Amino acid sequence: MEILNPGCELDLGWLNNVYVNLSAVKGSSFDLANSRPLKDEYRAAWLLKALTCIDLTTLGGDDTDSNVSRLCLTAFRPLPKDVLNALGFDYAENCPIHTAAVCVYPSKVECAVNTIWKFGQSCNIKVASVATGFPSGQMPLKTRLEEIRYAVEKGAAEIDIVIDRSLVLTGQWDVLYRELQQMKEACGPNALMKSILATGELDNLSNVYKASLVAMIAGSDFIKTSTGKEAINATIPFGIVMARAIKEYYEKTGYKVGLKPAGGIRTSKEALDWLVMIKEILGNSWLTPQLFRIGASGLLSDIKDNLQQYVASSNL
Ligand SMILES: O=C[C@H](O)COP(=O)(O)O
Repeated sequence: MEILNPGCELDLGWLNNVYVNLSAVKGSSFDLANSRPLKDEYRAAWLLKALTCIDLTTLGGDDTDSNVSRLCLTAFRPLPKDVLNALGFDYAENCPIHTAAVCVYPSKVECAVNTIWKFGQSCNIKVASVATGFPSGQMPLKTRLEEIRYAVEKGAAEIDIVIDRSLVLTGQWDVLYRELQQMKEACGPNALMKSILATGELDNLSNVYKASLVAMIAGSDFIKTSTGKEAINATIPFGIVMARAIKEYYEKTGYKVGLKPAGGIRTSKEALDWLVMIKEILGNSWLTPQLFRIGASGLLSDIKDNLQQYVASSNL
């Protein structure tokens, strides 16, 4: 996987100029929520796009090797053969309709890597691992870095780190920057770093924007909304703020950083709202698994149901 963003020097002056217009963010969210529904055939195409951007996730205290293996199989074969064929795809080993990644705890990386390896060389489903004291991030830095190295050593291609929210809440941007730089270094040259901001715990949208900038300046390849364990997880207003920060970072540095909403996304309608938001703020070039992911444990079954209904009702 190509590393997208090398990062740059932290300029605190950049952060001091951040201003988030709350009513503009609310207005954009309202417009998105009330936009005209897509025609059925476009909707099906967009749902397939959403499916290929999913990081299919299991992060339970009761995860076992067998449910992780089943998750990998679902990631590889997310739709029944008849539905795939009706939509114009072969049920072949190199079928492009699979999720972008599976996302697991570090102790389950090895199992996921071994399972996906059995699907053949052409299978490019990534194994992502959470790390750094997920979900709270409240562990000594040394052990948080060690967790990253462990997951990379076991074969994870992507590391979903969590930031220490207290550094945002107390305005310690330089400390956050240095921690994230060390995490990026621990990811090494081949694993992507996806930084979870836990936006629902950052108090306000200016902090979300500033944390997004610091995470990107420190070299994050993706910024991710939530762990799925906060009281408030992925919401469109958070997404709008993060997407605008990504756009500003791109305009200033030329580096494209991905966005990963995660936590509580369960329905096809929610997934489509995210895709439309990304298209409007960042443009079509962001609508690929290289730059957009949806972290979700329960979304895939709703997309599958919707596509099955579409195939049945269109007599395909
Ligand atoms: O990173 C992914 C999230 O933990 C998934 O959250 P979810 O179980 O609410 O879909």
